[in-house]
Amino acid sequence: MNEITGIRSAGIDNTFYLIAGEEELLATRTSFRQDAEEFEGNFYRLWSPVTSKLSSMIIKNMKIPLRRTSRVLYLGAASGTTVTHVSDIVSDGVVFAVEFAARPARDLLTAIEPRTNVIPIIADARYPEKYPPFIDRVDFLYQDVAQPDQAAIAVANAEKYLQKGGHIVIAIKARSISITEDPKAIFQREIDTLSSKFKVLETVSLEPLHKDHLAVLCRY
Ligand SMILES: C[S@@+](CC[C@H](N)C(=O)[O-])C[C@H]1O[C@@H](n2cnc3c(N)ncnc32)[C@H](O)[C@@H]1O
Repeated sequence: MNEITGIRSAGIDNTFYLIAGEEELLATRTSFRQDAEEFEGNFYRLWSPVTSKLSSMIIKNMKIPLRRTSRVLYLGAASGTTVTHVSDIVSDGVVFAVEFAARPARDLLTAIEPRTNVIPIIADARYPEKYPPFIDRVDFLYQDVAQPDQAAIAVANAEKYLQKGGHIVIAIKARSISITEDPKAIFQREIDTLSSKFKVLETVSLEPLHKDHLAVLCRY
């Protein structure tokens, strides 16, 4: 990476583009020095749009309403790649990070180990009524679970945990729903299901970085 010569806001709290040579690289400002770049006394973790759908949504200028104080329910935490950036963004908030598979859950616990604003929930996102009782209402629901019933999972979790007026961002993977059907038809059906409960505000294709993926932003 070239030397960092400048910085500009990406329009979200604690989220910036670092200017390095000809490149502008998305990054979150962090309190952790590990794997971070230093610029003018602050630390920044590069956030690749290749490995994170949320990063690619921001690079595609989606209006992601995450704030420093947001309370986030994150479904499909995997090994924590994106969760740690959300944790950087919501520096005065909290992330409840749900993951059900044992191996990524182990890596998640390691990734979030120094962070006090991430609460891991090892549970199946299809059954939000079985989560531990300490989760309060959140104002932001992020979902990236690659399951056939993605819209239904978002609705079930929102009804139990999202406050009215809160936002939902869901990464819909067409190929988790059908490998033969036209992705456009799949996306339309999922948007229709989401529209029955939420106001759909924005939809953005995540091509070419995330093939057959659509990002949908809704308000509850
Ligand atoms: C595409 S990966 C998520 C990547 C992650 N969001 C990131 O950006 O780093 C999908 C994850 O969702 C998890 N998952 C799928 N279905 C789930 C469910 N019903 N409950 C909880 N986690 C689930 C999978 O185990 C997998 O780790």
